[in-house]
Amino acid sequence: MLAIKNLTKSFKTRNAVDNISLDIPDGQMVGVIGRSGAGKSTLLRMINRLAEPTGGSIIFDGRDVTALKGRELLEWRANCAMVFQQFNLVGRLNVLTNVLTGRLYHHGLIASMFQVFTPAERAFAIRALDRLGMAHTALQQADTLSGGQMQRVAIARALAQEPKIVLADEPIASLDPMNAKVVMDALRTINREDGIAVICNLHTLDTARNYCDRVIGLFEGRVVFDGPPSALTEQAAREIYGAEADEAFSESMTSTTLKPAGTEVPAERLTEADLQQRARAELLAG
Ligand SMILES: Nc1ncnc2c1ncn2[C@@H]1O[C@H](COP(=O)(O)OP(=O)(O)OP(=O)(O)O)[C@@H](O)[C@H]1O
Repeated sequence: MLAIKNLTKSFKTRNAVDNISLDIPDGQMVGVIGRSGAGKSTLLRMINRLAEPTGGSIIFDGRDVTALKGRELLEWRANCAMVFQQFNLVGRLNVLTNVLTGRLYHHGLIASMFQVFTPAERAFAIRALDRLGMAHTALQQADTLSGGQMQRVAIARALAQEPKIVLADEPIASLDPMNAKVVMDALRTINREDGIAVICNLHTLDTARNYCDRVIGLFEGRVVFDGPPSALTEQAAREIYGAEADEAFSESMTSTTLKPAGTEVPAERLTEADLQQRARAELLAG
């Protein structure tokens, strides 16, 4: 169980996340919705510790993850796998190696650096790919895949981490409707079959309604809705989306193209290479 208490993240004078408290039980599929800039990514990134909270705490199974350092922090990041909008695969590596990078924490530093993985680990990674219908691409270079295929590989990599939670930050925002459905179906399957909690940032309403047990609506960093999809009335949706409500109602499952101009987020997005380098540096630093 993940317990978020009074979590806040300030950037200069603005609170991107403003005093949020949430309990997420094991195995729940949660959709976080809200207009552009509502604080969805910042919330997820704090859970994974890619962003440091300004205040509050994040407790998982009784441990305050905001206080973790070194190896314990790596263990936490292995426990809560991230899936990103832009997939964050290493394009020049083959699909299997990309999935095996998900074993970094379990595998050990030196072996990972030299990409020496055991047959059992390779079999584990192939099984993860197979669940996503991607085993046939194992030896293909990652940058030759389509966007939808890349996201399925990214989910396989997340599975290779053997996570307790999957955090998906707008995982379908760059995909066409067909691939978006495949990816959301995959997340739902993992959630159902493995009992892994999935917290999924979604720009649009209908995907959250269709796929999630629980919908959390953010507006200007605060929770303005928290309930089952059935309770998400038009009035509640208008409160979440404000002036963008009509767009949110009419958008298809994948569209994120209707963001107002000038709302691009200057967040310090990290690539997988950045994450690995950071993980290794932290390991070496003890
Ligand atoms: N590194 C940063 N520096 C300054 N401001 C930031 C940073 N990251 C986020 N913000 C601001 O915090 C607010 C919340 O951003 P966040 O990316 O969490 O929103 P979001 O709901 O995920 O939006 P989107 O749907 O566009 O991704 C925005 O006003 C954004 O400009």
